[in-house]
Amino acid sequence: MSAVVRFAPSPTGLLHVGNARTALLNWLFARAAAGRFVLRFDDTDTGRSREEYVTAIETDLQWMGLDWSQVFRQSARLDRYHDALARLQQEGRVYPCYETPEELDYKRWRQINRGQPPIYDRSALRLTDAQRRSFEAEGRRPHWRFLLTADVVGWDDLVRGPVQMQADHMSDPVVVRADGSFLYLLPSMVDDIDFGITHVIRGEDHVPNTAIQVQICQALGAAAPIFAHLPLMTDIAGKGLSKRLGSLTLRSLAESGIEPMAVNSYLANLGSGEPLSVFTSLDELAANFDLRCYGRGTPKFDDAQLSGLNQRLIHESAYAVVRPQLQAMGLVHADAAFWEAVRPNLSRLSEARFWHDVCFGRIEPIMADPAFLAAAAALLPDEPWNGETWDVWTKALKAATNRKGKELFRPLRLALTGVEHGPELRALLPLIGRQAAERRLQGQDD
Ligand SMILES: Nc1ncnc2c1ncn2[C@@H]1O[C@H](COP(=O)(O)OP(=O)(O)OP(=O)(O)O)[C@@H](O)[C@H]1O
Repeated sequence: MSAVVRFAPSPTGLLHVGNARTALLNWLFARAAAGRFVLRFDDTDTGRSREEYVTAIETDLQWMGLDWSQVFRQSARLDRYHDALARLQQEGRVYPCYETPEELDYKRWRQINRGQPPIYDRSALRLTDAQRRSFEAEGRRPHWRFLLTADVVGWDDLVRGPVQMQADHMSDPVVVRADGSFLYLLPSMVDDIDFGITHVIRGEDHVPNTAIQVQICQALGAAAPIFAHLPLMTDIAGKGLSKRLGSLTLRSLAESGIEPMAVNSYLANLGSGEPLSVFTSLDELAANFDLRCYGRGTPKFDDAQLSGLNQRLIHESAYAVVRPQLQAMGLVHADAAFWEAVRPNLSRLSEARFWHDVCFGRIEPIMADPAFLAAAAALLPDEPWNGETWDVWTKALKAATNRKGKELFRPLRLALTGVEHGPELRALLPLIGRQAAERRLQGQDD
């Protein structure tokens, strides 16, 4: 049996880094097991779900490099959920309830005041047919609860280890609202059964649902999948994330110029107990993936750590790896020599554009000391230039002007690049070329 997993976001906002981590770990699990990754949109909440977020979530997952063997929406599968509901109705595993929200609140309040746990008292099970008819005649529509059996529900969680929950300590959950709409529990389980999901890997916000879903699964005559509940990721201060509140979106990371493989390396590393390292492809990550490494501690998203990793990724990327991106940025002269010269100074790939202008375009030279720069221009060696040219030139300049150190190099850097800091001038000078260097030393480049 090969593994089939799913990632099931509601299209209610942009993916945040916590959602992205859950999606990534599902994908890696499937890839490592030569299995399949299914994408499901939990869009039955028509008030909150939006089409634009379906597209945005797909785009963001693709940006990470994740792909899926199937994609579907719950809104297209209502018939299947009604079939399952009818089966549970026939078998008496769901029952109609007529309490209003206020009546339920009052019951809970009374139980709490008496020191009792606020568990639904199942009074709807004791209604006579006449009482039900009279509620219906009043215009009340029933909501439906799933009848839990009093067993201990247990599962071997791939992250949490053995989990046991006492079902009689829980309220029978509402599976269908009075307006006929489905809550999360039943459709999700029907989908998992129909799509042959073998492993449900999701956030630990779903742990209480799992005990119920195991029983729903049994009631529908299917074997429960294997479960893994990952701790929920927070921001650095420990605050929770929510798609609806637009927290720490993947989109904002992409827009700030972070590389997808830096995000993937970081999210896969968090909570794994492994030292932070850079992976250049998802396949490389999958080859090292083991879900059992992930602990139960809260993973906290640290922007500074991610930025550091992004920088490492760029510094370690060979020219062949970044070449397509440099080309897509329109950096037509960005060859291997250019990449070798600039990469140690980049923290974002987008910064390569600036150095491309320095090497092959126009800049605004800063003329810190025009007389010295004129002397420097006069001593520029003849072409062809290579990695030695800088040393030959500055040695001659040092002898001619008696300058050394910062006094010698700073005005050259400011005139040749227009900025205080940057890659080694030894590597940049041959790329800039004699003509542009001379122009800049004379303050004429822009
Ligand atoms: N902070 C988080 N860290 C890790 N996984 C998360 C986090 N929040 C949600 N998830 C997981 O992401 C998947 C999609 O969940 P869902 O669409 O409900 O996200 P959400 O951020 O809770 O959204 P919303 O704010 O709209 O309720 C689920 O598997 C859920 O467990």
